[in-house]
Amino acid sequence: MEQDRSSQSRPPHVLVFPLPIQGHINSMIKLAELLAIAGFKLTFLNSHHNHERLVKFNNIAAHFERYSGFQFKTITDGLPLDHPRSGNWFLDMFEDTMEPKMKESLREVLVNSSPPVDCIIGDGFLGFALEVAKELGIPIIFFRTSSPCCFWVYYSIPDIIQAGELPINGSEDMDRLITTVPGMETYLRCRDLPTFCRKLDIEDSIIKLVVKQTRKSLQADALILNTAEELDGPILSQIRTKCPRVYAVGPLHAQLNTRLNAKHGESYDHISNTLWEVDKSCIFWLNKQPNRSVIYVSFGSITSTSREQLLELWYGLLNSKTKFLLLVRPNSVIGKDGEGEDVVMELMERSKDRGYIVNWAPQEAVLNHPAIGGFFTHNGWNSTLESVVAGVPMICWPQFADQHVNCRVVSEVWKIGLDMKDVCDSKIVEKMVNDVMVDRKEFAKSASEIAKEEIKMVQWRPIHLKRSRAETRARR
Ligand SMILES: O=c1ccn([C@@H]2O[C@H](COP(=O)(O)OP(=O)(O)O[C@H]3O[C@H](CO)[C@@H](O)[C@H](O)[C@H]3O)[C@@H](O)[C@H]2O)c(=O)[nH]1
Ligand SMILES: C[C@H]1CC[C@@H]2C(C(=O)O)=CO[C@@H](O)[C@@H]21
Repeated sequence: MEQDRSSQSRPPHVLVFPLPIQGHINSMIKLAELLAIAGFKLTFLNSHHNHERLVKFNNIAAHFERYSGFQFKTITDGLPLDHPRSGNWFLDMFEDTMEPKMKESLREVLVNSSPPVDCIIGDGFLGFALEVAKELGIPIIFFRTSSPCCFWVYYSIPDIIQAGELPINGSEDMDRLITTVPGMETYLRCRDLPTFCRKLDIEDSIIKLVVKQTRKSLQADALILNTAEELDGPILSQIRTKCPRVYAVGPLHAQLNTRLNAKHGESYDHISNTLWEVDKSCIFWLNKQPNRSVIYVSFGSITSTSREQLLELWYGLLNSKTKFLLLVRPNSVIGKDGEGEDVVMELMERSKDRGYIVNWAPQEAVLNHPAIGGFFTHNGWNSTLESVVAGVPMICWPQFADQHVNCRVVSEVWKIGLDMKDVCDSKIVEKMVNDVMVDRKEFAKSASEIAKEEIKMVQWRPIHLKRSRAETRARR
């Protein structure tokens, strides 16, 4: 049932549809804004739950009013409204509960769309969008928001299994090299594979799901990835051996900042597209700190820590010679009967002289603040790119999905960070923080070199939270 899609007299209508998770919404909404600036008509299809939060905490709808052809539409994510959507909820709920309802709702939106949708840009993890697009005769581009290196590892999992390189045989086996992922033969170890590959059961449903979605991504009319040729060229070439229509369109946050700064200059009030209320007070705290004296510690929008892990991290930070800005999301510390929240209150009180703790930070502005000298990160792909573009060296503490592979690339290929995977010990935290912040290990130079040289095609300028002109001049 094809609709009349003749778009001679109107701008093409693109529907952008992210997975209902912060890290995916982030880059997809940036892509949508870039397309709106380029004159496309845009529908951004979000879950009811996430759209409500974007509006409540960041007034997102008001920001997009400036683009006459931009509209938000919302559908269910398939979960009951009162579902907490925190912890490890996503992969367990996806196939049986979320996918069927989202698929039906997507179909309904497309059938009733006026003007008709000319092209779908779907999240590469939402493989069902391909079937809906085919049924309705609409071209579809998949956008995989995680890293190209991990995409390539996911793609290669059946070959790794076939070659007998999986399963992993216990902890002594973790440093064995995996030789069946083309282009990564010299540096990818068992330890660097996504954590679900650590299961002994290679028939595991999560492994199957991730491989299925990845292979499906290559059946779309094109695949786009949030990276630059200069950054990920060798891996992109490998992916193109399976599908030639693979495009590097990023780093999207840098592309968008370039265009917005060119248009609005420093008077531009940078929009936050996050699901939590941003605490800008940390910028005022950073303004009082010397250049490159603070380490920023944040593990993204999904990762939780146990009370014990948080304490190890905190003691390590406290014993290092460095000040810290620590992000602890609400309800992200796992502990019995409110123990998690109690420990955060206690740490806030005890950190006063050495650090600052917030629930949610304006991360891009933080990473570009002159007081920041390092980023202690979980290596979510957005955070990794934001750190690279800002020229900030990393301490990598990956938790799941693409983060382990990203950590390996950051530390071993780009050499702009230290790898702390599988460890959470205050002494090691202390040493790594001192290495990066006090002794300024050699790679700190590489981080800014990569930012300036490797991705030089991005005419990127740092974003600022609104400051008075005099204040901005004084800081130069
Ligand atoms: O206080 C904060 C903390 C984070 N962010 C932003 O939130 C995003 C977080 O994204 P990311 O670093 O990619 O981490 P996750 O939220 O964990 O993202 C999920 O989605 C990513 C993209 O697919 C994957 O790479 C990750 O592994 C996966 O966990 C970034 O843009 C940050 O700038 C803020 O604005 N303020
Ligand atoms: C919940 C995670 C499963 C895979 C998705 C992903 C990806 O590689 O596409 C990365 O991180 C996540 O948010 C998703």
